[in-house]
Amino acid sequence: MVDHSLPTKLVSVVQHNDQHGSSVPPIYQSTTFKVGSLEEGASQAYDYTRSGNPTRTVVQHQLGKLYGVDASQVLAVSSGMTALDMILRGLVLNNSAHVPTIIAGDDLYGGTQRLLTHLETRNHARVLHVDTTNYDSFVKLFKQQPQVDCVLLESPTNPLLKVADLPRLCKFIKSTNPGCVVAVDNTMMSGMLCNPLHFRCDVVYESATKYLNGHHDIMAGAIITRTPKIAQDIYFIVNSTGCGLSPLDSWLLIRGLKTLGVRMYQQQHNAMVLAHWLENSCGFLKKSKKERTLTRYVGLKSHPQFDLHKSFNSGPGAVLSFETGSFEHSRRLVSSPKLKIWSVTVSFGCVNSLISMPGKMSHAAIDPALRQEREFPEDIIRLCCGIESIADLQEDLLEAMVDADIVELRDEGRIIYNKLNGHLASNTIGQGELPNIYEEFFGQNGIKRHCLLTSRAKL
Ligand SMILES: Cc1ncc(COP(=O)(O)O)c(C=O)c1O
Ligand SMILES: N[C@@H](CCSC[C@H](N)C(=O)O)C(=O)O
Repeated sequence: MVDHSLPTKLVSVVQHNDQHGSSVPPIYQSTTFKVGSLEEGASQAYDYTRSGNPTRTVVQHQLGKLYGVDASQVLAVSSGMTALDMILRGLVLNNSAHVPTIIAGDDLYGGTQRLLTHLETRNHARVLHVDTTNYDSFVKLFKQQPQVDCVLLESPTNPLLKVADLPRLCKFIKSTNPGCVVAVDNTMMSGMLCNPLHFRCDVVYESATKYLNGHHDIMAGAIITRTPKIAQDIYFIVNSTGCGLSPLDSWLLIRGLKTLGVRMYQQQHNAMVLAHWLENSCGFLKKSKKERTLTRYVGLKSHPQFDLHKSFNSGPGAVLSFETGSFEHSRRLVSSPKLKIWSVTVSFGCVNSLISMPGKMSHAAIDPALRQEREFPEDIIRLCCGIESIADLQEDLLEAMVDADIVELRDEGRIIYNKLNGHLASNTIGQGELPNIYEEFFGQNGIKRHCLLTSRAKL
């Protein structure tokens, strides 16, 4: 049988038994379901929407396709943070015999940091942070602990875009301590570009609010587990607390998932062009003290972990960030009235392009002292590319950079002069350069492969 590629699988929604054969699954906006007979009551598929709902079941099937697993290994919940909360409560915090030890990265999404700090300060868990993108540091810390109950991984990190070697880390953890729960936050890649279950982690979750839905009109979380048993343990808490995804939001997520392939294709294309343009033509190339470029994107050859990222992901995604070198100039850029397309908004993975200053927005929940300790660049600007025309996105950003006094246009706009670091470059990316950009990531057959990006199995 032909194994269709992911975009094809997500477009078709066949796991619903509508009596009228509707093309689109119905929204079962019903709290309760009649009991056929008292004998059957207990074994009926649905009785109460907190416990299960047919529309939620359909979205769980679709999410299962994304990760190549059965729907019995999937749970759709009310947000990405809920997903993490359910995983921790269902698999890690459920042992009253001791306070569990959790190891997590040191460049975490602000909300994740907030939840872990909450657990730590109430002595519900001992939380250790380490640079998970440095394999040796991670192994050293892991081995120093008498017992590690859970490792939380994320790659690339948000917003510094550092890459954790997920296959190697999972292999090390599982071979050292098979009982340690390995959870991966896959929001930055989505199941379209990376499937951490292939590396034998126990559970993957995503903020489905982002790429999976893609339209900024729902909050949702997806939990995908290695075995049905793991899903059952988490389901117990989901059912007990009532955070399963609502029927309407499940339906919207089913719809959003249908276009994940084309959205990711276009968003990623825009991110690739923009990252090269920022680095080469806008002067955000200059090496900082730490010998890294000021434009951070895992699809750029200058990214220190470009090859590592490429080795286990099928694309670089649509989030990039860059540092101007000056907090004040970054602030002026993000506040510029010239930004007409780029919306100053948190979140990513949406059809609209978003610009933000993580230190003031998505990562403001992290104590400023902790951000400083972790050398979080306060001038960092995050760009989350949408599906708009790339030429419009470039022009909009350029006008705002001029307005913020970061760059100056010379020679009728043909030359960009970066006033902050004196870099001089030509404004546009020539059409001839585009195939090279793709080839860098996708290999010789660059564009063709980029078009097939969604078909992990075939890459
Ligand atoms: C990497 C990452 N994980 C998890 C979350 C939490 O997801 P949600 O906002 O859907 O709760 C977010 C953003 O909010 C995120 O950026
Ligand atoms: N005020 C919110 C901030 C949400 S940030 C959303 C997203 N993860 C991002 O990285 O932009 C909060 O306090 O959580």
